[in-house]
Amino acid sequence: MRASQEDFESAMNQVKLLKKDPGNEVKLRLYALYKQATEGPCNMPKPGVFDFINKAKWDAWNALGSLPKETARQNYVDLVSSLTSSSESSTQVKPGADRGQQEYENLVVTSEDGITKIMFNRPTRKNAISTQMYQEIMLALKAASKDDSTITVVTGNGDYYCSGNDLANFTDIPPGGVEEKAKQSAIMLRDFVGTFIDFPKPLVAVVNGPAVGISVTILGLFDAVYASDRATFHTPFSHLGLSPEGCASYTFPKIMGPAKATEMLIFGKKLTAGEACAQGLVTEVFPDSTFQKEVWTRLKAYSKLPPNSMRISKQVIRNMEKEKLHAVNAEESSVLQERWLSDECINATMNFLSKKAKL
Ligand SMILES: CCCC/C=C/CC(=O)SCCNC(=O)CCNC(=O)[C@H](O)C(C)(C)COP(=O)(O)OP(=O)(O)OC[C@H]1O[C@@H](n2cnc3c(N)ncnc32)[C@H](O)[C@@H]1OP(=O)(O)O
Repeated sequence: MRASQEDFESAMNQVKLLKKDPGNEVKLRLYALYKQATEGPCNMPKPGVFDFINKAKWDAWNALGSLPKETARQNYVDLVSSLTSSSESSTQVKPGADRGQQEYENLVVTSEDGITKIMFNRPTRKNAISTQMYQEIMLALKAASKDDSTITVVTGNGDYYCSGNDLANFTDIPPGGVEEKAKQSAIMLRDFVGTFIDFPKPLVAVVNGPAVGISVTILGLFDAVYASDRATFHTPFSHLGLSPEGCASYTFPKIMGPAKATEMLIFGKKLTAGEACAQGLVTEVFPDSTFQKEVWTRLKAYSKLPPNSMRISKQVIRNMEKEKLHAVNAEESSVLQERWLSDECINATMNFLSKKAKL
């Protein structure tokens, strides 16, 4: 049944009453559908590249192309309905629920069968990690390190595992200017990677699709990496005028040998899941059609193993390396602080944001 004008107006009122901020992605989608439903296809001139907010709105509306007004109206009503029902009967487990509410805008965190699952949830941006999302991932990991689960899993929602750092992060320049931005980013990067280095329980990546940049490098700090055969592994640092992070400058040569690490980290060679497995970065590859079923069956079995034993084994395996990893992390973050101010990096970022280049 098609949504009536009355349904549409009721949905607009419901949006104003939402208890939880649905996040920028959803707000943009709502904006675009509203404009399409009321005015039809986008016919406004495109805002300038530095007019970020209006450009984001314009992009969202323009992306709807010639979607008919009635379909946009229906999609708007459906989206609002999904938001109201998810805020009423959310299956999302807030990790800090018993220590004060913790809510995430860019993650879905659930805890079940002894497993805490942290799912990247910005599928329309291919799960690119925004500044806020870095903070949320750190919070979710800290909560998971203290909860009752035995294993923690990181995965992605949608067709991508994660497209790495959100390149728009560098457009939000503080009053101190670009130098201050680079300094803040280096501190955040060091804290973010440090949280993975110090994570005390078995940490497993369930790589459901392509992985890019920092989402690949930190895999070297996971205890197991299961990948769909649709996944790819890509660290295009040189293409972006960058240098490695996530301790990959240390873990990758150790895992796959210096020559293979060079191909990935310097030349930006994209690996298939099979290649990444052959090089030791991935534990096992599964056909995409049975990936979720096979992996979760296995993880549920592992989660029943004695938790203290698993935690202590991880300490024995990893603790000797911790100091080294923190030193590598500090060095990589400091080198990147310089790289972010380089012409090579600024040009590559501007090219991506103005849509001249895609990897
Ligand atoms: C502060 C700590 C910093 C730590 C540093 C980390 C370094 C890295 O992580 S380097 C890697 C950075 N990532 C990239 O360079 C990936 C950029 N994205 C792409 O090349 C492509 O989007 C893609 C190959 C991942 C996917 O291409 P596809 O054609 O399938 O989809 P799109 O239409 O491009 O994507 C949909 C939508 O999402 C936006 N988007 C995707 N990835 C990012 C990203 N990393 N940053 C910002 N935005 C991203 C993309 O622009 C699209 O937006 P529009 O719908 O508005 O066009």
